[in-house]
This record gives sequence, structure tokens and C-alpha cells, in this order.
Amino acid sequence: MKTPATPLALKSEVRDFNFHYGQFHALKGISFPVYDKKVTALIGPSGCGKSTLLRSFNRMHDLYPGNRYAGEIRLYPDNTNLLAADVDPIEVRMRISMVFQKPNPFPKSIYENVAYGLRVRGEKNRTVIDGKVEQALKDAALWDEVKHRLDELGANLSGGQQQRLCIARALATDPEIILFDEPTSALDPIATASIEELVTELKDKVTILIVTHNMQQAARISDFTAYMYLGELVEFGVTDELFLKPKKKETEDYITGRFG
Ligand SMILES: Nc1ncnc2c1ncn2[C@@H]1O[C@H](COP(=O)(O)OP(=O)(O)OP(=O)(O)O)[C@@H](O)[C@H]1O
Repeated sequence: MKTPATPLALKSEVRDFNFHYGQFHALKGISFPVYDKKVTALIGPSGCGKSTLLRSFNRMHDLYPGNRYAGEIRLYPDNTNLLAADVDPIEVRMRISMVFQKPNPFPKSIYENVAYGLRVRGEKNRTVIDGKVEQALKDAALWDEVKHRLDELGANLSGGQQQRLCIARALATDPEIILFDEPTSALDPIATASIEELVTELKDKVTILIVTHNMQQAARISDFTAYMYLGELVEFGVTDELFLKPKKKETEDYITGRFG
């Protein structure tokens, strides 16, 4: 039973959030809580806006002209609206990091891949960087496999190891939230199982939002689930309840495979 026993703390809150790609209204009036040190899954059929919503949390859409946010994504405890014009997107990306669908290590060594964010942040002390790199690789369950080959290219690792390297890179700057965009869809079942296990372990340290096509995966690893359809949030709830007793007929149709 994954229903939380301890009181829940809010880490973030999406409030009446709308997003436009130019003229296209991709997300409509979305509101839901993101609880601290829990895994929240975003599910729904292809094109419903899961990735668009996920990417809004670290202001990825700022990189393209014509994209428009409205509403708020609050980050706690400081109660910052991540979307506010005076909030620096680079700072946001330090606090909220992202792991993509396909492992995308930089064309650098294993060590430098993990050290990257620390260097961007201005950290120059080698001892500090060494310590953070080791800790991030340990937290990503990769240290034992790479500790004797830190100078090798990240791209030399297997697909599953590369994804864990990307998770280590995301962890190195001590983010408060990690966004996972279909992190296992390019991996085989064994590598998938190890990433799922890792996500479950990481929630002791960090709040996690994950987009997945795989409903079994959402049911296995998330505490809360948001079901989206055509840019709207249909239902949000405790994962076990949403899968066993959905409140909305649309949710039930989707999770039982009658639709999508
Ligand atoms: N750069 C873009 N410009 C215009 N429209 C876009 C852009 N990116 C996505 N869209 C549209 O926004 C909607 C939501 O797309 P999004 O990728 O967020 O959906 P998704 O639920 O993550 O889908 P999938 O599961 O297939 O990845 C879709 O209609 C898509 O075509």
C-alpha cells in the first residue's frame, strides 16, 4: 500500500495553468498538487500534453519564441512562481532537473558528465566536485560499475548505464525535483526494472514527476497519478485509488484499455 501514512507536504502546486504553442492551446486550466518526496505520474494518451506539462516545470519552453505560459507553478517552501518573468530559468533548472526519454550523455567522460552542472554553477574546488560526483553516482546506483573508469566516455556505457549516468548528472546539483520524461521507453526490461527501482529509492531524497506511457509502470512506482486528456487534467489522486476506483468514467476507460 503506497498511500502515505505521514502528513503530506506540498513541494509544488500547479494553479490554473495554461500553455500555448503559438496559436495552439496545448494545456487548459490545469491545477494539481505535487507532494514532497513522492512520485507523481502523468499519464494519458499520446498528444494529451504530458511532456508539455512536464517541461513547463523547468521552463524548457522558454527556449522557443511564441510559447506562452499563463497561471502559476508554485515551488515551496519559498512559494516562488516558477513562471514569473523575474525568475531566472537557469536558476529554475538548477532546482528542477530533467531526465529524458533517450539517454543523452554529453560527449565527455563519465566524471565530466556528472560534474557538468556543478561547473556551470561555478564550483571550482576539485575536492568538492570529486565528492559530489561520487555521491551522485552512488545515488544513481552506478558507482560500483564505473568507479575505475571515470575517465572513459559516457557514451561507452550500456543504455541502462547511460540513463543512470544521466540521473547522476541530474542529481549532482542537489535538485529539489527531478522530471523524468518516459525514462525507460528506450531501455530493455532489465534496465527498465533497475531504473524503476532507482526512482523508488530516490524519493527519499527528491520529489519526482514522471511521464510514462506504461500504466503498469505508473501503478508500480508512483504515489500519485494525474490522468490527462486533450490538454486537460481529467483526474488526480492517490495512485492505488485512481487505478482501482477511478472517479471519472474517462479515467476508467483509459486504464482498462477501452480507450487510448
Ligand atoms: N513544439 C510544438 N509546437 C506546436 N505544437 C506542439 C509542440 N509540441 C507539442 N505540440 C502539441 O501539443 C500537444 C501535446 O503534446 P505533448 O508532446 O505534450 O503530448 P504527450 O502527451 O507528451 O504525447 P506523447 O505521449 O505522444 O509524447 C500535441 O497536440 C502536440 O502535437
